[in-house]
Amino acid sequence: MDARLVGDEDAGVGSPVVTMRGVRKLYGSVEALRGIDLDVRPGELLAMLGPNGAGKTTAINIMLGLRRATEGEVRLFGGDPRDWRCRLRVGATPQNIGFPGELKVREVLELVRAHYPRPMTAEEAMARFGLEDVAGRRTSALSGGQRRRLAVALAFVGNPEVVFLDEPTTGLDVESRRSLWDATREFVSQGRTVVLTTHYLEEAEALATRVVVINEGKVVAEGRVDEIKAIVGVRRVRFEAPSLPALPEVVSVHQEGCTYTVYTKDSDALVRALVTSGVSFANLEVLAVSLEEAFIAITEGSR
Ligand SMILES: Nc1ncnc2c1ncn2[C@@H]1O[C@H](COP(=O)(O)OP(=O)(O)OP(=O)(O)O)[C@@H](O)[C@H]1O
Repeated sequence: MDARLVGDEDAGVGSPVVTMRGVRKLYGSVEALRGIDLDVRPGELLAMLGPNGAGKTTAINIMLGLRRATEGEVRLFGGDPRDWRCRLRVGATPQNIGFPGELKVREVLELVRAHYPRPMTAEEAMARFGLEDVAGRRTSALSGGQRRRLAVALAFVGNPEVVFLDEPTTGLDVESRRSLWDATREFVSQGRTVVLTTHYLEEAEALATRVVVINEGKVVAEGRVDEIKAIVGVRRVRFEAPSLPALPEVVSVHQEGCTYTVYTKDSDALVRALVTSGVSFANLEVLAVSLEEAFIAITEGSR
């Protein structure tokens, strides 16, 4: 099945956690969101995938009531996202991770958990996110990775119904990323909901039950991860050759002298065809590409 272009016809079982209809956001003359229609359904792990500047953070901030839409309708649990009763059902990573520097890690967690009706203990949050060793450390003395882990722990410590994570694993080492993924999966396995933004298809693949792809302020595709991979899962194949033979699954091609760079959605098929073409090629390289590079290749290819 192909990923659908989004109209979001089936809202799934239960009332949506978030509903966005025709949401536009202007920052002065910059149109960050150009008419977003989106439902977040209860119990799903929705990944918002998109390149730099696509509008992911803006969309999340509007869902959270931290920013106002210029136009359109936004509902969180059927109400106004700025209503404090909605906010008590939500956890989120703080935006710019500016913690009060004089407070210790445990104190920040205690402060945030105190707002929620059924929070986890600060100890439990620290154990889950690998913060026990720095429990008594002032936040101003944390490393970048520790600050990010604290930010994510703060999203979960209130034991809310839905958690919003804005690029939660950027800058984390492999082990921290894994433990964050585990905690997120466990949370969703209890029937709760997560919305996360990411640049990494790999992260969406590890976690998401559904993906929406945002580009230039619009939802350009939505579906399961395998469906989305078929759209944006591009690889780069580079080689030197006297000429370019006919190759399958080509998204776009660049030539510099006798070096060809070919973007493809199926590098295995492409390399097999290259080998059997009889063209004498050299210095073959196959590389995964960033989402940004994939979007550029796809956009060029469609021209
Ligand atoms: N406060 C602001 N004032 C002016 N323009 C802004 C502001 N915040 C975001 N923008 C612009 O709005 C667009 C969308 O930005 P946004 O941060 O939502 O994208 P993003 O998908 O989260 O990007 P990234 O992955 O790089 O974080 C970008 O062009 C950005 O420069």
